[in-house]
Amino acid sequence: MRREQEFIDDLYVRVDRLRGATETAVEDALAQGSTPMQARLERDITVAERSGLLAALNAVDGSLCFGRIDTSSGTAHHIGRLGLRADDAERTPVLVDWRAPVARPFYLATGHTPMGLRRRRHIGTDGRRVTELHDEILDLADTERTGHEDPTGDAVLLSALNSARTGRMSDIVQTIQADQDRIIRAPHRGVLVVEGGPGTGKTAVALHRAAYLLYEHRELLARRAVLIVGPNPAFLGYIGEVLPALGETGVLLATVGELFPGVRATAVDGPRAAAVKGGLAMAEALARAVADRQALPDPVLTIAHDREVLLLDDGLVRVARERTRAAKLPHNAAREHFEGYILNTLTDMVAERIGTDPFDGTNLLDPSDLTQIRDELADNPEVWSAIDRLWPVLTPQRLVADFLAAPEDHLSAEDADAVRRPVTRAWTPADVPLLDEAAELLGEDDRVVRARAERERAAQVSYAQGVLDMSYASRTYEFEDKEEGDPESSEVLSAHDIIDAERFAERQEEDDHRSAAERAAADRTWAFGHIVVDEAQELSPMAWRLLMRRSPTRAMTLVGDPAQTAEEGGVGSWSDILEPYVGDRWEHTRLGVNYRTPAEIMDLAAAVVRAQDPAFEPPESVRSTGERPWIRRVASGELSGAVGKAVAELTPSEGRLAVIAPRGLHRSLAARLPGVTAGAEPDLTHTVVLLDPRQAKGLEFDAVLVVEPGHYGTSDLYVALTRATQRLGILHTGDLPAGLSTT
Ligand SMILES: Nc1ncnc2c1ncn2[C@@H]1O[C@H](COP(=O)(O)OP(=O)(O)OP(=O)(O)O)[C@@H](O)[C@H]1O
Repeated sequence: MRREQEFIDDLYVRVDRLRGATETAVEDALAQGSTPMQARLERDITVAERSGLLAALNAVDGSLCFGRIDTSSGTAHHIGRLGLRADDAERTPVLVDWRAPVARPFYLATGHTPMGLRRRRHIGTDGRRVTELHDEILDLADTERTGHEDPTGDAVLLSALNSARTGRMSDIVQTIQADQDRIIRAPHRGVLVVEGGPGTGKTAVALHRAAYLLYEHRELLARRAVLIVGPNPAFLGYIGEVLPALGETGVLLATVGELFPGVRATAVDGPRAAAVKGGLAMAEALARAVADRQALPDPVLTIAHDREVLLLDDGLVRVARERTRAAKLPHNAAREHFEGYILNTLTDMVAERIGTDPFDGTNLLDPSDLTQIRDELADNPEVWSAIDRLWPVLTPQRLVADFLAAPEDHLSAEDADAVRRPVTRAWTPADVPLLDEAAELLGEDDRVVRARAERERAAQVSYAQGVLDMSYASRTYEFEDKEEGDPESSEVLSAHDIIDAERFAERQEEDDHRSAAERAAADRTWAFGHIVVDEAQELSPMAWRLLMRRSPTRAMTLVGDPAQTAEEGGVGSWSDILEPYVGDRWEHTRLGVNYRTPAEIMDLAAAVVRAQDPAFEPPESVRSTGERPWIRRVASGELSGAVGKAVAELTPSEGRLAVIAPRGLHRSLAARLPGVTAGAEPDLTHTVVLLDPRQAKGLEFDAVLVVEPGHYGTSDLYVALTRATQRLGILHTGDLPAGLSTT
């Protein structure tokens, strides 16, 4: 113990020194103030890199080193949350990053396959103080004993599983199990599906896999960023501290509803509307809605031009439309072609009228006359309003809002009734994949993009010019008595000539120091380096289309549990989802041990699913507590009071309690539970949290009280029953659902 403490003290001396040097480097760089452009760029890069290192050092402070392996050949390695090297010429490793290959036996070695290890040591710390050691002897021929032997080898794991919950998920880097480690370190390319029942560590594994990939493919993933998709904001808040605690910040956490920049989905759909919006048929329906906006005159459009009237009939427009469509461009991108065809058609009409020789019918106009006619037509606002009616430039928001306001043209009457809504209503998460689909169908009119880029550039140039003028002005007073042509005066000007305004503007573009994750969040067409999807069973086919667009290389990790599918539009089977994108080229792997729910609670939850599916096999719980969950029936007028009493009974002295109840009861229950947190995004760090079963997805608590289980569907109930790490109580007024009643 003393020697480990000395080692750890030494580590912190190094870390503190490193931190001090890094802080000084950042301060020095920032103190450079307004330096020449190149130096400023370098300064900003230094600041960004060093700040990242500083954040990582601060994040791991207090839990830097957690393990040690001793090999049969006599070497030893300490394992930690990040790697540290000595200052010597060889840069000797002092602490090995848990993700490095050298650290792997720490997670995989067994007495059966010791992987060259003699001993594995878990080091428990409280801040910088070593509090406990747990040794596993892996080489049975080794007779040396330390007095810290852990005969079963699972004391550290069990203590982690039994510890009080905080409302925030913590990392499992000290106790990653062998089957989890294999998934975490699986190759980055391709689609990996990780399936497993409640509490099998799917979320934990997914997050550690992201950290591993960022370590292993740092260069690629720092540039392209990693996206982690979760089912709702509360869940993202729950898992949000795991990666920073592992020193990784270059990750974007988002729900699908947050993946259309500029749109906030604040409304909610009913289950039926969400299911219809999530169905693949929506892609075709939206494509038809776009085609419908490429209109034909009914029967003619009149355009007043040059004291004449031009008639655009449906035959002429149909030809222009077919030719435009033949280019197979998205709607807005194709508009330029359509404009060209219409202008040509109108030019021909005018030319024929004014240029035809009345005697022999030949056209007397030369090409320059035709150009002039075309230019005059292009100056006529009536021509443009006709084009706008026939091929309007559309935004995704406009298209989807119009579509949902009158869906009957493209959906069955039943589906249309389910999704119809006023144009002005706020967006829902299920609308976001529709907006994304619409953006793909519409594309962008390149000219608009080019013009916008040009405008931005012009603005930057004029800003830069302004800056230069100001700095010039601020200097000229020293030289104001200099004559033009004076050598000193030209020296001043030459200083400004080094960078002209345009180059200054370019520098500013390069100067975009947002992290890749920040830039990705603002860019709908960003291609992520890797995408991790948690609760992947919940995503609709339309949501998959959106995500696949963000992952052209198909480097993805999908974790989920079909038995916990709540959304009507959710997954049927993994192959159904993946087949259109990767055929059968995807890997499937399972996690079968439940680390969260004790056996007593799991037995009860499994009985609920078995009542529907007798062949159902739940994951095996790694521990049992000896405490059976309880079920109590109360009279309906006494439910709130009974909940109050049960909360008092179940609230842990340390840790968290969730009351999971149907939404309709929340108001009355919240009134009876002082200090409870509830609502759309409840603060999970509160001691008592009131949730509906959908909100409970993916979360965990020391104790859970399930209210009115008969009101939930099977999968929602299964989720609710499997959230507790220690104790479960159930209160009901009516009949119990099948499965619960028989236990
Ligand atoms: N190797 C491990 N060491 C310590 N704790 C672990 C380990 N694996 C999983 N856990 C813990 O088990 C609990 C359940 O893990 P997690 O939430 O990742 O499971 P899940 O499979 O995503 O569950 P669900 O499907 O119910 O959301 C968490 O508290 C997690 O920290």
